[in-house]
Amino acid sequence: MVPARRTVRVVAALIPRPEDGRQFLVQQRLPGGSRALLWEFPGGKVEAGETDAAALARECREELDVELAVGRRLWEGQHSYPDLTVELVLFLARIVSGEPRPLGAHALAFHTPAQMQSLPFCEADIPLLDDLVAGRLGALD
Ligand SMILES: Nc1nc2c([nH]c(=O)n2[C@H]2C[C@H](O)[C@@H](COP(=O)(O)OP(=O)(O)OP(=O)(O)O)O2)c(=O)[nH]1
Repeated sequence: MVPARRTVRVVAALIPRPEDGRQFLVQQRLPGGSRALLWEFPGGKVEAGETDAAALARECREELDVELAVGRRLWEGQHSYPDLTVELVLFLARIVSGEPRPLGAHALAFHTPAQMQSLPFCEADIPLLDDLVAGRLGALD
């Protein structure tokens, strides 16, 4: 029998660069693990009993060493990888304290949505990037 694929809810943050709101923070995944070296938005899996906002704040504290203010939900979609089905939810967020450090990532960078489209990004994010580039996510400040 083929084992059932696990489904996880993943929250991610769209964090505008304070001095240039056309750029947003993205991170490159570590080598060796799942989706190695692909780019993604900061965030991670929601744990049992946790709200989306609490999970996103926790992940960014652990992975970036920053405190976040989580804003409105911008986008939601589902994607099945061979090992995992991801329900991806993107929130607008801003950093209220700290400077982002790549504690859980290979690299961090600020990019415009168009620049992101030329990076090797996680597949679940491809329709999200299309909507972001096309301005379909509304006001982002
Ligand atoms: N944080 C984040 N994760 C994403 C995005 N797009 C996307 O497909 N993912 C995937 C990558 C991971 O498989 C999962 C997030 O889980 P995680 O951040 O806890 O990473 P992990 O390496 O511990 O997870 P795993 O896949 O090895 O189980 O969602 C995104 O934009 N941001």
